[in-house]
Amino acid sequence: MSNTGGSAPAKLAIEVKGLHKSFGDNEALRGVDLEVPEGTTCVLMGVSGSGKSVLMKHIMGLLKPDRGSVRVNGEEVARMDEAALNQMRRQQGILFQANALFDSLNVYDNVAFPLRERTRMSEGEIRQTVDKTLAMVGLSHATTRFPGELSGGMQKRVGFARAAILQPKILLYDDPTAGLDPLTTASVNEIIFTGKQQLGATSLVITPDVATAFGMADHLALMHEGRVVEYGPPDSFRESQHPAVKAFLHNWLRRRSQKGRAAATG
Ligand SMILES: Nc1ncnc2c1ncn2[C@@H]1O[C@H](COP(=O)(O)OP(=O)(O)OP(=O)(O)O)[C@@H](O)[C@H]1O
Repeated sequence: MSNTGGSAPAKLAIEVKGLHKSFGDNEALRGVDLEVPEGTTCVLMGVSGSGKSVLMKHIMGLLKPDRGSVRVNGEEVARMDEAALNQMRRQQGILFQANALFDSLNVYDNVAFPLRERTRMSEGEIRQTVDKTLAMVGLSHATTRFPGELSGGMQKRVGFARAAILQPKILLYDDPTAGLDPLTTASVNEIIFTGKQQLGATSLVITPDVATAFGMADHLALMHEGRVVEYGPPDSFRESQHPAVKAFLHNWLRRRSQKGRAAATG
């Protein structure tokens, strides 16, 4: 993106510089640099063990860097005290593989939970907010159902509604489509798009699903051996000459065509 037209540079929601983290003698992160401008969707890819989740945990303030810095909305995460960390986490909506819904609460109460825990809203205000959020994810009809009575895709949507109810500025997704069938995967992708369109949130998404990644990302990042080795919009990422990117895309295409052949013969 050129900045010669005099427009102000985009504000960064997430800024990671020279981030290092080891566990014993396992160097999980070896100097990660990553910038995610406000309101954009960045998809992190990379083979298993390349450091994607460890990076995300630093952005959530769950791990402390050995070296380097992680800033969220301009604030250095490692310098935050407990109160500041809580404040930051309030502004982050988190959707992981497991939906972590409360099985004993119905859809309405699951989604209302963060409002009851973290705000002083009246029950009337809570109802209005929950109704609006459930409408956003197409679940107005399911308020009295319990998680066990919902399909995988519906559970994901409830999980998203709960993550989105406090109107987070940043949405973090760690492999939200793991183990899901193609239809449910498509509904998760819609959810991520909704987060961007309706909340204007910045999203950081880890997914092994390359087709999904290309469809939703403003920027793609490839992690390789503890570093971000390529970062850019889908078109330039696709043309990357970095050997790790070429190998990653090549492997994905090969797996996809193997799957296609297996489906055709099976
Ligand atoms: N709490 C921990 N203690 C020790 N080692 C860890 C811990 N968390 C992660 N690691 C190690 O750090 C490296 C990076 O792990 P990470 O979970 O970030 O990989 P990943 O790219 O997210 O992989 P996957 O796609 O399989 O989830 C791995 O070698 C992992 O074993």
